[in-house]
Amino acid sequence: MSLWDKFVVLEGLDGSGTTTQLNRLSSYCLENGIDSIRTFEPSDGFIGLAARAVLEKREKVDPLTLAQLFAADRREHVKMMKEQLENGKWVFCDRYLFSSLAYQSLHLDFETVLDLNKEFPLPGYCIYLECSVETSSSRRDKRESIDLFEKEALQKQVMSLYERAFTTFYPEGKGFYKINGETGADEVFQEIIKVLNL
Ligand SMILES: Nc1ncnc2c1ncn2[C@@H]1O[C@H](COP(=O)(O)OP(=O)(O)OP(=O)(O)O)[C@@H](O)[C@H]1O
Ligand SMILES: Cc1cn([C@H]2C[C@H](O)[C@@H](COP(=O)(O)O)O2)c(=O)[nH]c1=O
Repeated sequence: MSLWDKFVVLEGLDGSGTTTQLNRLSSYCLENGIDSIRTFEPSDGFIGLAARAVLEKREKVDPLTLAQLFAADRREHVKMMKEQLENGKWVFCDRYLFSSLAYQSLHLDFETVLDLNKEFPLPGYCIYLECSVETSSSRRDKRESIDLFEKEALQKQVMSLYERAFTTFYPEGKGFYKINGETGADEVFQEIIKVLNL
């Protein structure tokens, strides 16, 4: 048993459905008396908010500065998540270090991003909602504004960088789960519940 066994990370392209599934997991736990918290990265701490300002194009910084902001936000966020795990809760997190590898490596060496993230604990479950660039893009169509990385051409590269991140962290596959994110939200949720044995 490891402290991080009940730490669950959801990853995927923008629009793949991670927020939808995070909310469902949280409601499911509430209804079934399972102690849990839902959280996300970038966090709503002040460093996370600075990263969010760059994502929303209100501020502009060098790609390395942005990668460092995500890592600094994560360092603080991990402390909060650790406390919750120590209290016996499940921690469900929308995005984690795999997002840094997939997105910041668009503009930096993969190894540089890896180095910034090498000390963070791995989750008990890393769940990737696999979704095509076309599907995730059409799900984003209703949004009013386009964030920094939400262009189709970039999302294609993000997809292959995700693959590289997962083979780096999970060479044997243990702890990594790829779920078909193209099916309906209910079906995706049932798959997640099955994986977590909840
Ligand atoms: N499995 C699904 N099938 C159809 N539509 C879905 C599915 N999952 C989510 N959606 C819809 O797609 C849109 C994007 O979903 P959501 O916000 O969960 O994506 P996301 O991965 O969190 O995106 P981002 O990372 O950009 O915030 C929402 O309108 C949501 O209702
Ligand atoms: C944690 C993290 C996130 N990002 C990117 C990925 C997405 O484009 C946005 C977050 O959007 P969401 O709607 O809140 O999911 O930020 C990143 O580039 N690097 C990271 O480490």
